[in-house]
Amino acid sequence: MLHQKSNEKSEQLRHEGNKCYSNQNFFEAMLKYNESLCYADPKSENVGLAYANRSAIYFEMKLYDKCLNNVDMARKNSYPERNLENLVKREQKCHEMVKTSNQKISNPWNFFKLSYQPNKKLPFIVNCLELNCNDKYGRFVTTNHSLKVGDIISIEEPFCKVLLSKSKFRKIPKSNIYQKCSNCLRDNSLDLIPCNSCCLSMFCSIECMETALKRFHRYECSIMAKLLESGSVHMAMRLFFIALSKFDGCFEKLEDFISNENKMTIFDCDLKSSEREGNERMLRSLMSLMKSPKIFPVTPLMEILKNHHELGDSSEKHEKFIANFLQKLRQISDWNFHGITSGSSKSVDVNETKREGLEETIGSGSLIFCSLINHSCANNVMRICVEGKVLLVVCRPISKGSQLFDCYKISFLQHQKQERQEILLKDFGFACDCEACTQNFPTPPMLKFKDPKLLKFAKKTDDEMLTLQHNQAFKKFRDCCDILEKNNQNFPCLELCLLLRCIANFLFKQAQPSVVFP
Ligand SMILES: C[S@@+](CC[C@H](N)C(=O)[O-])C[C@H]1O[C@@H](n2cnc3c(N)ncnc32)[C@H](O)[C@@H]1O
Repeated sequence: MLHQKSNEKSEQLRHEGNKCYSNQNFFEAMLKYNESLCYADPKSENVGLAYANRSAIYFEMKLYDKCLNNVDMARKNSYPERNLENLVKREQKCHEMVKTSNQKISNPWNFFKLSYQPNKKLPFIVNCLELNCNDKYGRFVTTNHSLKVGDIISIEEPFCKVLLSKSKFRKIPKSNIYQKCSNCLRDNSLDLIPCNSCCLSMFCSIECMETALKRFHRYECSIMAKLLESGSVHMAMRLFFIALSKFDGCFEKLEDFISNENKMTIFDCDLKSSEREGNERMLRSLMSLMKSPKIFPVTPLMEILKNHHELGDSSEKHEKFIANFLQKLRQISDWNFHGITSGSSKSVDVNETKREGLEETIGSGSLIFCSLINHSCANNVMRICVEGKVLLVVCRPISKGSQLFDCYKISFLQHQKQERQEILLKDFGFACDCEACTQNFPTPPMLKFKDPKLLKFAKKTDDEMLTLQHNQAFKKFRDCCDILEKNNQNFPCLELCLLLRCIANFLFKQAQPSVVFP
């Protein structure tokens, strides 16, 4: 079988890794060792050997804590006595180096924090945000005090995240499986542990592995290859498995729960209440998100379930309910899943200073809070991803009582009005009448500047933002935020739109993986 544990394949991958290591190509070597770990029989010496080889890379990169951790993992996982001498030497050298080295992996959460007091029940959003509803927008989110450019107003952990198996990074056409945690999507400097049963999932910690097993991996493990091939279908299947595991695999209980149409939103949840109750309310809030009217074929999903070794029989018995439920989940995914992006853990061309070349979509996630925010082609909040979480940052001043507007990827900065209107109507079912559409904002080639001095500053900052040292970049970021705040009456003009890009680039840079491999 193609994706089964195989010591032969594990050895072959380790040898390939060794070749990359000799060429100092540490990134490729790490991926090969990780893949080798995934294919190794969990009790074999191949596991210990792969950890030991990873420790050599961390040693070269002066990441001594990680090196020691991998030496320890090698020892605990059948590392052969015959090679122990080398490992012990490395361990000793490492202990000596730790004393003198002050290399620390930087923590992005030192920078990314909520700008105001958190909501008592939903500690991941600030307490000034409120939910409202009207005929035109359906539900929408407003603020009860004014918000400034640069404010961080939510740090949302998606209810469910799915890793895209193929990396779409144009420079590194590699699988994501061996470089990201299948549960939280962090890269953890490639220090990942393999699933004990399948060869297609790795985790950044025992906790993530246990969470994944409890929530979805117990059902996904044996069908991982099919799920990874299935693309967007995987998102609906993941939600299905999460829902089923909440009822310990009991289809009758899940059916009962779903048939009770009790609509609620994330604002009805208390994330500090008991875990079970919180989870069920979260699931209800997810089920109450708007659904796209599209009808999706669910036969391929049903086929996957019918052939499932544990769920096959029950799936046939509950066929009608499951087909309806999966249809609903696909419709919810269609409108409410958001892309999760990341910078690369491999160093890229030093001449690459444009963000488009540095960022990729690594997965998608369901955001129960962000999904309540409506669209504007001239949005006042922007989404950025930090280690698999999604943050909302204010990018234009928002006055007390006003609505938050996200951009569903169709901004006046990239698309002409007619094109935006067509896409929004087709994909999201509404005729957009945002300020950019009603006032016919010009798109960039037609954008004029208002203040030549500010334009000069904006152009210079735009050129250098991705390459500046942190302190200088942070100062420029604050300047950009202040200028956007004070000159909003001139929006849109060329200099302010350039400054918007500068703040997005600064935030993106702060969210980059802290360790990059050569
Ligand atoms: C992700 S949901 C946003 C929250 C939604 N209003 C709700 O009640 O759940 C997307 C849907 O909201 C509505 N929507 C979003 N932006 C809108 C806008 N600018 N004008 C009118 N409706 C909008 C559309 O029905 C769209 O399909």
